[in-house]
Amino acid sequence: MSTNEHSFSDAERQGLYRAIHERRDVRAQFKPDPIPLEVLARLLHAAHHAPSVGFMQPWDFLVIDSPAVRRAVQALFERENARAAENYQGERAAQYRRLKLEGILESPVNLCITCDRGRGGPHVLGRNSIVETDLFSTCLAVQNLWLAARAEGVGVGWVSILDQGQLADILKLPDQVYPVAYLCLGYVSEFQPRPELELQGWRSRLPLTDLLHGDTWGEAPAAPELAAALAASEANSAPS
Ligand SMILES: Cc1cc2c(cc1C)N(C[C@H](O)[C@H](O)[C@H](O)COP(=O)(O)O)c1[nH]c(=O)[nH]c(=O)c1N2
Repeated sequence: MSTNEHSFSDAERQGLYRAIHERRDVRAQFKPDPIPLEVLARLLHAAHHAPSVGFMQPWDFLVIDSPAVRRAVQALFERENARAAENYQGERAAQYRRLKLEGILESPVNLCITCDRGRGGPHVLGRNSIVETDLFSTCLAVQNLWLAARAEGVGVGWVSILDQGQLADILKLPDQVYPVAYLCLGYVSEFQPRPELELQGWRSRLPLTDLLHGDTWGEAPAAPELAAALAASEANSAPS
């Protein structure tokens, strides 16, 4: 493998790629054991060190303890999930209804990561043309936390089958604060080797080589060796 003086050590690089490949969305395997506060603090620091447009840092973190709030969010999920199920017919609908898509009550920690769309004032450097860059930045904070959690042996599940307006009301968010990610966190009985949706036959990972283009959409890359390198690394990478 090609490295330079700025590269991490072999073990560090392996650890990073392991977190990326073995991170899972968890909803069925939560254990009730509490997450020690110092671990939770490390996860929050990881999230807070995400990149953000204009260094806007638009995120806030709501650590949800109240059983009443959790129950309200779970009820919201049930309503929205029933609506979502109407998108499918026949066996696909039955398969959808069998999927476990949240762990709101079973997980020891519920965390909502929000985006304050007004943080940094009316003009934020780098956000002049693409207003949604604040939301993109917040998603990167979520991903940082998700990867750090995997390294800590903590599972994370993202629940998005929720009406955003009603969720904002339950959490009493100010008008300009958007609830980007409602997350369930906890130690797990196991991390699945592959995405749950793949294991359940819902959808498979697409071959990366099918997603590779050259200068313009559909054009082959200038270096055909890149496709071969991708195919080789795909074959060698961690499960899925
Ligand atoms: C923005 C967003 C929103 C959701 C998700 C992910 C993301 C990125 N995912 C998890 C999703 O299904 C999962 O990431 C993929 O199936 C791939 O699996 P792994 O994350 O690799 O385990 C997810 N899963 C679920 O069971 N209920 C949900 O509401 C959501 N919502």
